[in-house]
Amino acid sequence: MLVYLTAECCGYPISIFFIVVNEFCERFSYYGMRAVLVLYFRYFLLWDDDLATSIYHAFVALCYLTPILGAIIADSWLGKFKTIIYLSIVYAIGQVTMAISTIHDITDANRDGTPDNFTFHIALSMLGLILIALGTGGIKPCVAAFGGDQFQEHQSRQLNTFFSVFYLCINAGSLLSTLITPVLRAQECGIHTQQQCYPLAFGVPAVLMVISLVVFIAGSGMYVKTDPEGNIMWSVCKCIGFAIKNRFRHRSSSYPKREHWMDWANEKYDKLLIAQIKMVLKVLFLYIPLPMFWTLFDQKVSICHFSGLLGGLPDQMQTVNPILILTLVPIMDRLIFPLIQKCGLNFSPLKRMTVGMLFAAMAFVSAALVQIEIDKTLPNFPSSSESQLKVVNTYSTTLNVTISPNEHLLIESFGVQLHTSKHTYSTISCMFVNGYTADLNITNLDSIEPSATTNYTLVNQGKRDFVLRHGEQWCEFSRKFGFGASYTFLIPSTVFSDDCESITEVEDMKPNSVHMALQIPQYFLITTGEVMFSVTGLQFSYSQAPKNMKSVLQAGWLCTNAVGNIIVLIVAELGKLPKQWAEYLLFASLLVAVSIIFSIMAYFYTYIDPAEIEAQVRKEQGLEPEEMEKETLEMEEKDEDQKNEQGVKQTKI
Ligand SMILES: CC(C)C[C@H](NC(=O)[C@@H](N)CC(C)C)C(=O)O
Repeated sequence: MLVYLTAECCGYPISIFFIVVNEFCERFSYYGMRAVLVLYFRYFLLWDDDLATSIYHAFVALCYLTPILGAIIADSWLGKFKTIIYLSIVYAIGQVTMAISTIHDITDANRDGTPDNFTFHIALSMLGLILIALGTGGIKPCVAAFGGDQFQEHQSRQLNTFFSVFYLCINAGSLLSTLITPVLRAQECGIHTQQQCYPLAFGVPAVLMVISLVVFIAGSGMYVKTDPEGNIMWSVCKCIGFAIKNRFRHRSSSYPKREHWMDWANEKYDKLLIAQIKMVLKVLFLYIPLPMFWTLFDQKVSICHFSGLLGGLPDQMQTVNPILILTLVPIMDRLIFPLIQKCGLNFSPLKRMTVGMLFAAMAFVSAALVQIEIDKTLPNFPSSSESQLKVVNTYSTTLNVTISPNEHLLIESFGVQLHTSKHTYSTISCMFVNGYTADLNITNLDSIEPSATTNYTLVNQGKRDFVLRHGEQWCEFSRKFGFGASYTFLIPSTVFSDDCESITEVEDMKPNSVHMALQIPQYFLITTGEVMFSVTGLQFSYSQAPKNMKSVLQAGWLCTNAVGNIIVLIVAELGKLPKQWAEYLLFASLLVAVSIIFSIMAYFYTYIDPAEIEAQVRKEQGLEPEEMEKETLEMEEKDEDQKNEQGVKQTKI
C-alpha cells in the first residue's frame, strides 16, 4: 500500500494553505462583483429594474449550472489541477473584461459623463459575465475535491477540519467583498468626467481573481495530483445505458433477479466501474429531497425584505449570514459536535444534515411569528369587495356627513375620518392638506393650491423639519417619523398667525413597533442549519465518492443548490398566499416533511469507504496478488517520478 507523506505543518499538508487562500480570493472576486452588478445594470447601463434583476438571476443560474461541466472536464479529461488553472484563466479574463466594460470614458466622445455607445458596454459586460459563470461554476466542484485529495487516509479528522476551514474562507471572502465593493463604487473617478467608480468596484474583484490564480499556481509543486482514468463520464453513461437495455432484454421472470439493477451491466463492463457507479447513484438518490433546504435558504434575504423590519435593506443583511458562519463554524466544530460525541450520541453526517434542515424550518416558523406581530401593527386594508374613503374636515365646526343610504360620519373640525364601506368609491389619502386661503410652498414639495392635497411623500426615518412659505410669510415645524408609518398634516387658515402651531398631525399608519432584533433568531437558526447541512454535505460528498468521480459528486451536491434556486423562481412566478406568515409556515412544513423523508432514506444508507470497496472489487477480480502487485509497482514508479519532480516524500508500508 502506498502512502504519500507530503510536506506537512501541524498534521496538515502545506498545499492546503494555497487552496484555502485561492478559495478566499475567488469568493471575494465572485461576491464582490455580484454586490455591484445590479447597480451597474441600473445606473450605468440605465436598464429598468425588471431587466436588471432578470439578467442578474440568469447570470446566477448560469453559475449554478456550470459545475457539472467543470466536473466532467476534470474527472474525464484534464484532471482537477489543470481544469482549475484553465478555467481560472477564463474566469480572470471574464472579470477583467467586465471591469473594462464599466469604463465610461472608452465611448464618452462628447465627454458628458455618460457612454455614447451602450451596445459596446453591454456586449463587453455580457461576454465578461458568460466567462465568469463558466469559470466560477466550473472550478467550484474541482477546488473542494482537489483540496480533499491532498489528505491521506489516516488524516480523516484533518480532512473534516479542512472542509470547515474551506467554508470559513468562502464566507470571509464574501463578507469582505460585500462590504468593500459598494464603497469602491461610491468613489468618483474618470478621465474626462468624474463618475461613480464602477471600474474600481469591478477592477478589485478582477485583481483578486488574478491573485487567486497566482496563489494556486504557486502551490503547484506541493500538490498531490491525480490524472483522470480515461473518459470516465462517457464510460459511466455507456455502462448505465447498457444495464438498462440488458435489464429490459431480460425482463421475463424466467431470468433470475440480480441484487442491483446496475448488475445487469456485468456481462460487458468492469466490476470496478459498476461498483463505482453504484456508489455515486446511491448518494445522488439521497440528494433528491435536498433542494428544499436551499429553497428556504435562498429566500431568507427576502424574509427581512418583506417584513420591512430594516426598512428594506437586504444588502446589509447579506453580511449577517457570513458573519454568523464565521462565528458558528468554530463553535460547532470545537464545542457542540465534540460535546455531543462526549455524551455518547452518534451524530453521523446524515443526522447532522437532517437536524440542519429542521433548524431551517424553525427559522421560517420564527419568521412567521414575527410576521404575525408585524401584521398586528398594520392598518386594516380594504378587502377586494371594499374600498376606503377618507374625509377631511377643514371647516371651523364639527360636521355631520351622510353617505347614502344610511351610513353616518361625525367629523370634528380639523379631524379626519377614515371610513371603510362595501362597494363605495375610494379616495386617495394625502400627506398635506392645505386649509390656508392661498398657495403654499413646503420644503421639498411642489406648491399646494388652497383646499388641495399633496401625494404621500417618502421621508427618512427620524426627526424632520418642514418650512411653509407663502410670499413673505413663513413658519417652520418639526416632526419625528417612525419606520413604516404614514401621516397626514392638516394646515389651517391660521397657520402663519400662530407660527405653524395649529398644524394637526393625523397618524394614518402606526410606525413599526416590532423591533428589528426579532430578526436575529431567524438568521441564527437558518445559519446554524446551514453549518450543519452545507458544511457536512460538502464533507459527505467527498468522503462517499469513488476516487475517480470526486468532482462529479461535488457537482451533484452543488446541483441541489441549483434546483433549490429554480424552485424559488417557480414559487415567485406562481404567486403568493394572501398572508405572508402562512407562506412561511407552508415552507416550514414542507421542509419538515422533506427532512422526515430524508431521515428515512438516510436510515437505509450505509456509509462506505470507497477506497476499501475498490480494493475489495480488485481483489475479487483476481487482481491480487500478482496483478495488484504489478499495479502497485507501476504506481510506485509513477510516484517515484512524481517525487523527483515535486520533491514529495514517499514511503511504502
Ligand atoms: C452552495 C453553497 C455551499 C454556496 C456557498 N455559500 C455560502 O457559504 C454562503 N453562506 C455565503 C453567503 C454570502 C450567501 C458558496 O460557496 O458561496
